[in-house]
Amino acid sequence: MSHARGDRETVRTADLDAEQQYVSMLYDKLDAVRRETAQRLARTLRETGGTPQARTERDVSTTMYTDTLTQLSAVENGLCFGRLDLDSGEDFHIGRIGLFDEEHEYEPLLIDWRAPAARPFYLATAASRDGVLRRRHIRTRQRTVVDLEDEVLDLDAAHEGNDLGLAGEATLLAALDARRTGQMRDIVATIQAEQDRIIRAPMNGVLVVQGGPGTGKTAVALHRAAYLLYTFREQLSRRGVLVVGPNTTFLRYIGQVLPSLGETGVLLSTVGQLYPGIDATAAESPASAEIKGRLDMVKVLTAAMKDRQQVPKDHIEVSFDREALRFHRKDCMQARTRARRSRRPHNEARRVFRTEMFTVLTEQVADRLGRDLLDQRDLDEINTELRADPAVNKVLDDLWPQLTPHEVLSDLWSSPARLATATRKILDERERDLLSRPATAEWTPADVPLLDELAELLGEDDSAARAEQEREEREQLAYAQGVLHIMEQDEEIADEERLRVSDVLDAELLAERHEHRSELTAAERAAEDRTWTFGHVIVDEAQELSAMAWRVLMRRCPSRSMTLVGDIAQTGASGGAESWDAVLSPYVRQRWRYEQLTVNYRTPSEIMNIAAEVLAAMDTELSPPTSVRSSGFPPWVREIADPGVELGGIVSEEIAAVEGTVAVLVPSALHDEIGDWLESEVDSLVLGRTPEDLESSAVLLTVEQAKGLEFDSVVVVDPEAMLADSPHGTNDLYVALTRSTQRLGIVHTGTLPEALTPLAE
Ligand SMILES: Nc1ncnc2c1ncn2[C@@H]1O[C@H](COP(=O)(O)OP(=O)(O)OP(=O)(O)O)[C@@H](O)[C@H]1O
Repeated sequence: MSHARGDRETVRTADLDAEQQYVSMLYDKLDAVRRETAQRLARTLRETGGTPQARTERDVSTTMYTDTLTQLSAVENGLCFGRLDLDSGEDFHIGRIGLFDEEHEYEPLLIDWRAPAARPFYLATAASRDGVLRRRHIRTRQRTVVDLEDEVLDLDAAHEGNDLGLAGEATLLAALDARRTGQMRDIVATIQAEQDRIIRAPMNGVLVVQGGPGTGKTAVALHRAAYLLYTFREQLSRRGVLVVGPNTTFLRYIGQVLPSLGETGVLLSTVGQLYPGIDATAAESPASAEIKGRLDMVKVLTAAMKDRQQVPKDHIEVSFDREALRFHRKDCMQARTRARRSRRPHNEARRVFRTEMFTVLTEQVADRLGRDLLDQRDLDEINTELRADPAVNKVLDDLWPQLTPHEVLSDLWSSPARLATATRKILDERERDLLSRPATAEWTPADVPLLDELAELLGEDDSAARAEQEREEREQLAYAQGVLHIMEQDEEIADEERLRVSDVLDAELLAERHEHRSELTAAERAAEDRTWTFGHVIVDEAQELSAMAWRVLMRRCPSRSMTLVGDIAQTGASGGAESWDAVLSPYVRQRWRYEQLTVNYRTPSEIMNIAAEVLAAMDTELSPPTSVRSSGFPPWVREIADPGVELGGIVSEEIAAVEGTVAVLVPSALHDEIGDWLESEVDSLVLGRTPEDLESSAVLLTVEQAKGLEFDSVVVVDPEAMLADSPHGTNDLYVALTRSTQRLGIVHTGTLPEALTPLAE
């Protein structure tokens, strides 16, 4: 070992020791804050009685302390991950939360990564130092500092710098090389400059983030949610932040990122979950989903609603007061016209229709009794009697019924006659057949925007939902009282030792309580309320959304404070986006901002080279992102004669060769058949049926299911069939090839798609 090297190692050990001391001090501080918060919570829970206002305040404090405790435990891993040394001689540490020294004028001990002071940690480069002399990445395992990476930002470094301008390259590569687990991790310690600019972009207006596969769009979107909540907490905690993802498997995959950053108040939802009370997951053909996503559906639904506003062919007769009472076509038409002209939603205009009808019917009865003998009081009485008459009400309900979105849509799909009327001149016979289905069928994700649209057209009677909410609030109160009761019974509660025991009790009770509590956060309340409008909406895989789905999201965000991340080249849904402009111009015209991400952090260059050939085969101007690293594993191709016999062995071999997760990606048309072959032959492989299946080390998925996910190894089966599977077959193949972080294999029987032929040579 040379002398110089020996010196460096000594410095390094000394540095490690110094950082360890500092980091240990931060953990002590974290423990102290936790203890203090737990004690405050225990005290609040012990308080009883008081005025309603005092009780409300107590409730608010309980929520606050519980949330703080949740946040404090979320930041345990990687509490501190960086340090900046400035020209001024100052230095400070950066971490997941801010910690302060109360005894020394609240001097910062740890700067929250979202605070403006932390920004140079992500942005400073040798060429643009922003007062930074040295950036240090601190890697920890549990509470131990295991490694340091220093970047001295001087001009020499500017010349040597890596091509992609990466910050903390060694730390970044270590993070990227780590095995995947089926759960996405946060990237707070290694956010790169192009990502940071997007994360901290101004909140207002629509921001579109276009980026190829693996460029960190999802990661950026989630860190942006955390950043916005930190920076605009007042504003956003009231209205909440909505994050929309393509399916529940994806939501499970990303579900831990925000909690690990200490944020729990964000509503994660698929489009199929955006209508309160419904979790639409039933399958349907891409062709019918595409039709349901067309903008023309607004016309269809309006026609379906109008079709429920009937008038008799000639007249309807009922007996009232032992005489015949007639509902004449002309009168009904007039009442209907007036009701429609009120421009109110159907269920509200119904009142106009009924008022009109009761007026004419009252006249009819009055004429029969002798108009001249009656005064206004008599007329009012007749009107009241008519309103109470069941037979009269039955006719009026038939002519202009109170309707729910569920009824209208279910009747529309299940009645060929209704469907024909509502889609006349809009859909052809074949398209109608695609939509037709039994009334008992479950809702599909594409139905949800239509239900939402109908709710707008019909106007809602939300009294049932409100009653349910009040019931829940009463339950929560009863629950809280139960907790207080238990705490009161514990006479020694004030004792330090006992407090720790009761902390355990609290933890269990509060976890349960928190479930109820969280329903009271803005995000959870929003989930129960269809008309809720969010402070900010983030859409991931935004290219997949249909025109009808965009209408729902725009209704949920009238302020148009939105971040939309996606990749036009990965559009899989028929009816998904062909261009961002086409999606957005109906809502904001040209007033949206566009950012691009260009570096691929997931897919190694060996794989990306081949994926780039597939991208080139698409009719797009997009260029492939540049891979940050290579894996050393060239993609392999195997041609087989009989997949039923050979595929099991190949997949088993790959699973044995890989440390980490393996995904077998198949065309959806072949999913069941291949699933049958593999299920019996490959023990460790699960057929991805539920979101939890992602946690298994090997999983079989369609491309649609794999969207947004990543695995250590991917085996793509029958790429030619993938191309033929949908109108966006090339996009699907591109998505499939780019899911891997290390290894890629391709198994085929017939021809290989042209873009992949270089692999077979
Ligand atoms: N700055 C970073 N530091 C560490 N890891 C990163 C960074 N940026 C991205 N990654 C990792 O790269 C992978 C890809 O990121 P992500 O899934 O967000 O990409 P994406 O653009 O949404 O991809 P796709 O469009 O293919 O779904 C993830 O494992 C993510 O954690």
